[in-house]
Amino acid sequence: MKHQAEPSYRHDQAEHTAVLWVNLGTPDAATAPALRRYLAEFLSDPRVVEIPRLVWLPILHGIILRLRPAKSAAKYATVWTEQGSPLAVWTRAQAHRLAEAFAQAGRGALRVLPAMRYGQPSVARQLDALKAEGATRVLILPAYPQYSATTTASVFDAVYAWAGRQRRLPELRFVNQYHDDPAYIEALARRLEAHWAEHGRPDRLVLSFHGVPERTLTLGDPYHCQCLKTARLLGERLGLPPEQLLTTFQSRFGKAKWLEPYTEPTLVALGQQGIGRVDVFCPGFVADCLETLEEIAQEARHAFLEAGGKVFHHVPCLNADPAWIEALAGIASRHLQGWPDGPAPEPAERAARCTRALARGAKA
Ligand SMILES: C=CC1=C(C)c2cc3[nH]c(cc4nc(cc5[nH]c(cc1n2)c(C)c5CCC(=O)O)C(CCC(=O)O)=C4C)c(C)c3C=C
Ligand SMILES: [Fe+2]
Ligand SMILES: [Fe+2]
Repeated sequence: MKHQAEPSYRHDQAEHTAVLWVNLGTPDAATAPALRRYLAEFLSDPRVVEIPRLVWLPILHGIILRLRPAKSAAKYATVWTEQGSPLAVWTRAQAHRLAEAFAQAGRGALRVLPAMRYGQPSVARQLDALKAEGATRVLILPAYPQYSATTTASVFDAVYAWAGRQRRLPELRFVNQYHDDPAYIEALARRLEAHWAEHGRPDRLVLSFHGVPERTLTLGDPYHCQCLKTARLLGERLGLPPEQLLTTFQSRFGKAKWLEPYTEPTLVALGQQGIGRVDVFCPGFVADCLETLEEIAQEARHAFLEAGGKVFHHVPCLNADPAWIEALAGIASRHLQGWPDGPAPEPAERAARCTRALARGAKA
């Protein structure tokens, strides 16, 4: 294997530690060409679609990448913001807030960068940037509380692929999952309680997680179990009777059987049963995105109301909620144990960071 030359490496640079906050990624515009690029990268990942390449690639290029980009672009257009895709906006904000939380805890030397598994800024680009700055220790922190080979392992693959091209590697650590972290569960519970303080409690709470093909469960993927445990812990923390809480799986793709029960048919059944108000919350998505803002807040709402349901609430994801950022800082800190943060930033850089934080705070 050919390793790249490393002219940017500075032997005199002081060592420092960084956290890479990695989310799925999102198209860079709500247009069919941008969706085609994004879906081509995403759906070519053998972690995501486990069909033999010889069978899958002709279907992907011959059918899916011809039909889906325009349809998906129209959906993205309904949730797009001035700053871009909601997933990108929240992922960047979370990285900034996490850095601020560390700085407030006297750990201003810890760098935090956002990265995307598909699209930009890519894992490789951000690891290059960290290395050029002198990062010698990097914690890989996926934005997925529940481990799945389709998501978490794919992030790790991208890191290994980058590592395979390096001569001088940083030390690397990986966060595998945090589906039962007490501070994560607490942040979820407070998110719901804040919503209920304003709107009262619903007749049913539906916790909707992204689905995966059902066969991944029998093949040993712990995702299903971890989703159920998150839901159980959250229900217990909220003191909800089990019959008021439903756990479902959304975003099915293709014809195969995915994890059940499916979110939308469950909501239709609740509507038909005459259940008045349903709140849908997505604990597995730590940032609002197409799947929550369009599939849940628009499509699922419509299906529930059409079926006879009266009131539908989509409770926003954790996003940049302070309790969640605090939880994330705790999760990262536990995995950073034994690693020195590195030298404190230069006064000029510290001032610049402060100004940037203030500018963001003023806007928020
Ligand atoms: C094709 C199979 C897919 C698997 C398996 C899958 C697993 C999976 N995905 C997420 C999180 C997100 N997925 C998002 C969008 C999305 N997911 C798929 C397909 C699979 N996901 C597609 C094709 C898309 C793109 C949108 C579309 O065309 O329908 C998103 C939102 C991205 C955004 O830009 O807002 C997230 C987040 C998890 C957690 C997961 C397995 C556990
Ligand atoms: Fe997905
Ligand atoms: Fe979807």
